[in-house]
Amino acid sequence: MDRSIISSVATLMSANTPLMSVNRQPVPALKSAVSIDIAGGYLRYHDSAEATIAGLNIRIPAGAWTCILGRSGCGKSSLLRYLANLLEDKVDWAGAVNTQPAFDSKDQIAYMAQQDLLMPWLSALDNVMLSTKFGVAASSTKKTHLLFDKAHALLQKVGLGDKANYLPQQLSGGMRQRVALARTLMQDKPIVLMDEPFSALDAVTRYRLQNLAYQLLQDKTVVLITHDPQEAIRLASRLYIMQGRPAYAESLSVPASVTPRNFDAECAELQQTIMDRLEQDYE
Ligand SMILES: Nc1ncnc2c1ncn2[C@@H]1O[C@H](COP(=O)(O)OP(=O)(O)OP(=O)(O)O)[C@@H](O)[C@H]1O
Repeated sequence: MDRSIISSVATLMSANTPLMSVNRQPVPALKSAVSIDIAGGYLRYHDSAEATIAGLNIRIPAGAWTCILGRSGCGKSSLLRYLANLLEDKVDWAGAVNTQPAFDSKDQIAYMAQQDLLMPWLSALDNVMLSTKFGVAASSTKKTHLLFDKAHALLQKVGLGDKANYLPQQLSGGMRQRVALARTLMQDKPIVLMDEPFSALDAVTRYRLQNLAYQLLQDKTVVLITHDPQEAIRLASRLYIMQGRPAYAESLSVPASVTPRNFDAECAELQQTIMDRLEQDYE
């Protein structure tokens, strides 16, 4: 993958760019879904003597959900942030990252960080619309209205239609996470990288938003990091556990049933296997 691939939102966040001053033309989305193959991945932070990741082989199929589990601190977020091109000046990386089809746009990845990264001075609605502010010409009033409607509809779908004008500080942690999810869904990118997107939600909201995200991200290539084996089993077409020090990835077979899965005996068995693997990694 071209190392210049970048998360537009995360980059804009760090750049702190004023909302209305940028008038870039949108980068055309890729026509087909993208697969990502990582072979022999190695990652070491510049300020660390030890590698965080080594010998990592992961195949991320196009247009499907790949879920990654692993003990806290094993390097899951580091991998995702590296793929989102957010660690370029902080780590040494070795290993091949190939996408199919190959692409070199900076603007094909949506990244939802572990922290919600909402702009504190923008309303929930403006946060959801944030990425679009950089792609729509100021004169395109009709398109702006369509995007506004879409953002509103997404806020409604995540259960926050009545909170569109609230600032992040007026929302609970779970509500902020839902705004961040709506913002990710708003972006319509072929690759979606999500780091524990449902972690702050109660069980029912989590279940509903998993279904919503699944439905709205049909045909996208999704990588989901989670600490919840059940969530991974529900959603994964491919499932990996990162383990060891430095971490590598082990692929586990998932049931043949249709995702999002209803939990059955096979899922329960896989959950036990995952728990055993995770527990072993703490020893
Ligand atoms: N900027 C940094 N500089 C040096 N080391 C870092 C940096 N960021 C993270 N690390 C280290 O890299 C390792 C992996 O961290 P990472 O956040 O990727 O883990 P994780 O698997 O996502 O954990 P969690 O599940 O708790 O979110 C940890 O040991 C962490 O201390």
